[in-house]
Amino acid sequence: METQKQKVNISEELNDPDQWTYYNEGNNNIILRYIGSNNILSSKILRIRKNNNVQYYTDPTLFPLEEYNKLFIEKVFMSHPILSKYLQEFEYVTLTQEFLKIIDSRLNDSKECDRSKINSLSTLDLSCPSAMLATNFSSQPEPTDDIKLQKVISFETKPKSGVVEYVPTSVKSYIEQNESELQNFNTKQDMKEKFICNEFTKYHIMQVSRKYKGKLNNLSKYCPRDFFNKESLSKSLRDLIDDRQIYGRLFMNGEELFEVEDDLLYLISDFLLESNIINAVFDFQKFCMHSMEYVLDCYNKVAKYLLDETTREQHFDIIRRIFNNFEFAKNNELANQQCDQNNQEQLWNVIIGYLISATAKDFTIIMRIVDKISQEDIDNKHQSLKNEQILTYKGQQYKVRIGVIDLEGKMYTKLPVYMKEAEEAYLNFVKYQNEN
Ligand SMILES: O=P(O)(O)O[C@@H]1[C@@H](OP(=O)(O)O)[C@H](OP(=O)(O)O)[C@H](O)[C@H](OP(=O)(O)O)[C@H]1OP(=O)(O)O
Ligand SMILES: Nc1ncnc2c1ncn2[C@@H]1O[C@H](COP(=O)(O)OP(=O)(O)OP(=O)(O)O)[C@@H](O)[C@H]1O
Repeated sequence: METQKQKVNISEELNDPDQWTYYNEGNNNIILRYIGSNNILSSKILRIRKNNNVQYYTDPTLFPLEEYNKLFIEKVFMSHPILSKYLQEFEYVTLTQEFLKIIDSRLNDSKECDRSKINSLSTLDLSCPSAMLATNFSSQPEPTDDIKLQKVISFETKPKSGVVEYVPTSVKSYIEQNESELQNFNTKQDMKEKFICNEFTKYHIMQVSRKYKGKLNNLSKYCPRDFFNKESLSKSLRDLIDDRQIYGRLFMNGEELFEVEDDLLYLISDFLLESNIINAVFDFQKFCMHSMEYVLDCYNKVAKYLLDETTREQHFDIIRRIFNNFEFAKNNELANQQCDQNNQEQLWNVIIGYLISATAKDFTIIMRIVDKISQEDIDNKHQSLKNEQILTYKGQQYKVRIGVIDLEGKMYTKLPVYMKEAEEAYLNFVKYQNEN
């Protein structure tokens, strides 16, 4: 049991800016790594919200965000026997204004942190004192790692959607209505047929769309369907790393690796397969197989009720009920039903089911591997972190931490945005094929 004194100390260390260093960031959060000596905080990172999305967080039709994420994690993802083992362990902590302000000013100082690889350089949301304290999966050595003897390897991948995604009807109509302008596209028979029959991955469509917009130089060789197939997993890892995009990155003792021997890829594939994490992610990606258009129609039926305070609360209660009674098999069936368009509960079952899939299509799997582990590590494995295990490859034992990060449930208000983005991307694909 933690004593009151320990808690006070943690709160002090937690809010001590000198104990934290900038590590990385995504569009929505800044990640700090702990560099102090407190045992409870070592092997932790802090994930703090950025200020670029304040408008989104204050939308009154949103279900309360922290409750929503808690429901997603505790009721949905924890209901899966495999995924529950690998969910990033975290707790929400409260940070002081002073701490946030100091970190914020450091983020603006290029000498203190290099943020050159990041698209949106926004800084912290000072109005949000709540942050996530979570397990560290980076390859930066921790106090118990001896980097003169050991290698700390970290592999991070966002495998994206491995399931069928549908060409929007509006894009199919565009092709039919513009036959003569799309002559070049129409002559590429095999490609056109594959496209119309939904055989391309959304990932490939997005890549081509980015290239069409001039935001990408080289199309990726990676295909998410290879990742979700054990026969082609190691090939997909090679493609991910060769691509040098953000979807697959490998680090050793804090440095990114670009030249990777096959054996290291086999070791990573082996651990991914042994842990069963890929199948678990896939179970959630295919949770709802309705097209986005169908789900958007369902959402449009309920969206108007969210504008009014009283009916909104009734709908929030339906959402709560669905999450609180969540059972994987039962909800999987409900999420794929053709629902009665007047039945609010059925509509929400489909919408929430789709959002579960959408969340899993944006998961990041992250794996931290330490080689040449000591007998002490092996003997202490029962005391290790939740996500940590000892795995064997070619007779050698490794300490392996596997986690799934980016667990925030996608919100229903994004459905119209998703639809617009998909229409734009699929249309760009057609235009690109026509012009090249
Ligand atoms: O739509 P996609 O497939 O491009 O995915 C977006 C991601 O793009 P990428 O993985 O780089 O292709 C995008 O990733 P990046 O910020 O580009 O790394 C986000 O994860 C985004 O999620 P959210 O809207 O911020 O919750 C992701 O958006 P949604 O999952 O909300 O659609
Ligand atoms: N627990 C962790 N351990 C190690 N590295 C982490 C951890 N959490 C996040 N990171 C690093 O920080 C990066 C950004 O984190 P995260 O994906 O949580 O941010 P985000 O803003 O939510 O991203 P997005 O742009 O997808 O919304 C990750 O790609 C990863 O490299």
